[in-house]
Amino acid sequence: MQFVSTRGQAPALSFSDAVLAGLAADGGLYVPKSWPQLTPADIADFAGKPYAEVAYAIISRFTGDEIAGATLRSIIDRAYAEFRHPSVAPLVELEPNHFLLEMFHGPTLAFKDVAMQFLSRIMDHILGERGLKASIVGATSGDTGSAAIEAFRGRDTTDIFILHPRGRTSEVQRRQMTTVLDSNVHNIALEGTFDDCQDAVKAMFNHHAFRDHVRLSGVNSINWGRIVAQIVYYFTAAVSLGAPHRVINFTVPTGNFGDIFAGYCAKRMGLPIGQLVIATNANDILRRTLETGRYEMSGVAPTISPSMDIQISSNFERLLFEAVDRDADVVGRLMATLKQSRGFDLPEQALDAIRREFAAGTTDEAKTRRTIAETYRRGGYLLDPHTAVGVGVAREFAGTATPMVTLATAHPAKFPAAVAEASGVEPALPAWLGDLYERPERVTVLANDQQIIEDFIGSRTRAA
Ligand SMILES: Cc1ncc(COP(=O)(O)O)c(C=O)c1O
Ligand SMILES: N[C@@H](CCOP(=O)(O)O)C(=O)O
Repeated sequence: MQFVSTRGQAPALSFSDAVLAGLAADGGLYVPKSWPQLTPADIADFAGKPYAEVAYAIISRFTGDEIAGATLRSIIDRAYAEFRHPSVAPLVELEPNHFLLEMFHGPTLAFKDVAMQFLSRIMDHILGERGLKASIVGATSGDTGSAAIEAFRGRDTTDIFILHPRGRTSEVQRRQMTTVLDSNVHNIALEGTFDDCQDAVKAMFNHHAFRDHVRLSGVNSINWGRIVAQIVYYFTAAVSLGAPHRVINFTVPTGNFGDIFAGYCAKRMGLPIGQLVIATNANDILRRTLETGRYEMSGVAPTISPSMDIQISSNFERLLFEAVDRDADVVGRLMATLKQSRGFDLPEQALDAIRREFAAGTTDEAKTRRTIAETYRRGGYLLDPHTAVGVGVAREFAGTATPMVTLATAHPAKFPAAVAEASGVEPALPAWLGDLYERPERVTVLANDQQIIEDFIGSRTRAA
């Protein structure tokens, strides 16, 4: 299987090379050259199978014979053995025909663990085979960073550099990152927003001399290795609700568009998904885009769902590529316009194509708090604020004969202050994180200056 860049100017790569590259050399994102197809019989066969077995069946369609079957299976088995729930991502019925897909049973209590536990092991394997070391970079609004640090800590093949926006994560998220003291882990608190962190990471990838010198690789969902692992839970969830014999809808709390794009991939591979509903918080650029046809940046407001305080939704570029029938020149032009004028108009046919697959809604701050409070009052279920954004939107779309699954992307204990204020209940951290507030922290504060950031990474990496 080959992977092509959404901007068409970078060479097509194998799975392993695309995973190590992260971002394509032309600034685009890698997507598979064609979508592997599963028949209804293939999908039906997943019923009752362990998560790791389904993961192997899906992921191996992208790795082909590049990674030996037994090696891939062992990587996947080890990745999902880290989860505290035997189903990895269990379904819970919240109200009639509306289900939560709990994705927070991994080591750092957010859905990022599902992909990151796989990505760290597959990267370690690829680098080990080639006798290489790499510098891993990532931008985080809190969850990607903690999951990546936990997954890559102590690995000999990689040094990991995570940029978070100073003061804009929850305290639990920050401590989950800064209290990991392994020597290959480097936390950078950037004076800026998440978008500034993400811009800095993309600029490093586009600075080719630096990229090659430190052998840069990425762990954000720009990396295809993240998306491929996120496709799996759409299959497991849909199958346990009756797919392929039944259509299922999904609502996804959305920021960088990676999670919901994985749902789109599952649909392209043959899973009968009806609606894919984008749920945004007050930073609602994606809902506005679907409504107006114009992708327009307007500044980021801090919210109680900080991991979604984003306006440059990286993976929207992958969807755009599909929506313009894979015309990389059009994507390149639209992305250049975005950079120059902080917005672009979607071609009409692309907007129509997107509207056929996606719907969108927003849960603002007041409604997020109300959703947490009411859901707890009604049935005793404590939602984290990101999941509450999803549930708030899903309730506008649920209530048909088609089951609705809302992705529960984080555990409420990652956001105790916001959850306690809304519900009156302080969610407790699990035992293994019980002493998080007593652990010493290590973090470097850096100005939002590309040279300073690259100097810091260049001076600490073992890959140069
Ligand atoms: C808890 C949580 N929910 C939702 C999201 C949004 O997911 P995505 O960026 O894949 O759209 C994030 C961040 O990515 C998150 O950390
Ligand atoms: N919400 C994310 C932002 C980065 O998203 P990613 O999925 O592209 O890594 C976070 O928690 O850091």
